[in-house]
Amino acid sequence: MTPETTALPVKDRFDLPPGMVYLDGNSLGPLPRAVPARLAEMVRDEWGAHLIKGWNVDDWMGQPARVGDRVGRLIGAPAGSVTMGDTLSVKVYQALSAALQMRPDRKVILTDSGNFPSDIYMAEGLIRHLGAGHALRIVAPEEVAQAMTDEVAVAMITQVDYRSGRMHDMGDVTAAAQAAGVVMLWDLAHSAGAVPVDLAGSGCEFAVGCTYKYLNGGPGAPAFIYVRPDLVDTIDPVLSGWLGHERPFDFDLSYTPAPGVERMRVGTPPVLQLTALDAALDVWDGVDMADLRRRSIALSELFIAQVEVRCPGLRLASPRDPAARGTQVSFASDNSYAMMQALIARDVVGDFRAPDLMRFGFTPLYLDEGDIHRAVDVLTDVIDNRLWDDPAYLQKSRVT
Ligand SMILES: Cc1ncc(COP(=O)(O)O)c(C=O)c1O
Ligand SMILES: Nc1c(O)cccc1C(=O)CC(N)C(=O)O
Repeated sequence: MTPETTALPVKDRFDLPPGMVYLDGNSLGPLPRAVPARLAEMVRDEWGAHLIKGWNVDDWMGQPARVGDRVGRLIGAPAGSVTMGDTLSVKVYQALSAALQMRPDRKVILTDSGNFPSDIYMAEGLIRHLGAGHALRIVAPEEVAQAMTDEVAVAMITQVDYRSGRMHDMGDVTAAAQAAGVVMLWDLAHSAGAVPVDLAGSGCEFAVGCTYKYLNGGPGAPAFIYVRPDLVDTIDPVLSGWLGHERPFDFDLSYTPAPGVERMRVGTPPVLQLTALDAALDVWDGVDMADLRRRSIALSELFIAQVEVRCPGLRLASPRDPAARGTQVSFASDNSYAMMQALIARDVVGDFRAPDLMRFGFTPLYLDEGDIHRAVDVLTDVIDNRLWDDPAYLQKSRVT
């Protein structure tokens, strides 16, 4: 691929601050240009004008399914198998509890040490709550496939490691789970919209993910959950909220789950956030995921090559083989936190993850080769001129 072809022709679908190189779409995606007008219109013409009637005339109740289908197309899920709502941590809890119900004789939840802490905390909380002798087993990422034994009820694996970008092979790991009778739950927080995903092809039982990163739904955007269609009607949801009921407006005094993935809904949908996400998903029109992947590899390879030549004190903390990582790259150093603050102050925005990582996300929806050169120029300046040592750049916030 020639350098000029690394950018996808959709950069102008985003409203990025002029002069900023945004390498943090792996934490919070930037604002798609269509979102403010669509949100303003919804607030004025739906909420403002229709008030309570909006649930019917604007079909707000149908949003989780409609938007779920749009997300589903980006992760290889068939129509009707994905619904939206709540936070990713809540969706992890729902999927995990459903998976444990499917294997009542097995007591182990398997995960790996690259998982995001919230997934692990949710598993610990569920285990405590069940009080039924379950245990969490945390293995190294390379050991996941061999750890699928007949004690394991469910493997809860985040496909792309939030720190290193290391990526599991979804097909291989799911096949290992299935061979051992283990239920497979994928967390796609760092995969959806970042790399091609084929949920249906993998045969996994569950997948969950968030939409504020690569799907650009905005801060607090709702999570998604996928359940394999052939088993969804056997699930007895633990979070049995009224909007997962078969007939919520009958107001029955006992719960009957809705057919299909609708039963994984809990309460009132976040209509404003779903409206923003729906508009944000328009940026994917005409984008081919295989093309996106080729371009993101070209950008990250260019970044790594340049940083290794110009900033030799930094250590690559991501897999060198692009096929083994998602679309983010991390470099480690003793001064990563201060370096990242100096980079951000110079409008090259990535983030810091403890203990020593600078994390850079590469999404060709709005990044091109020029952005990579600018980011490396600024990083080189920060290091060569010890700008990271300037107290003016240090901020109190630890989010980035
Ligand atoms: C892999 C992974 N799982 C879970 C979460 C938690 O998501 P939420 O804050 O939406 O519950 C995150 C990020 O915040 C994440 O990266
Ligand atoms: N979800 C986040 C939030 O609500 C505030 C700040 C940061 C985040 C994150 O994305 C954390 C995270 N999933 C990570 O990859 O580090």
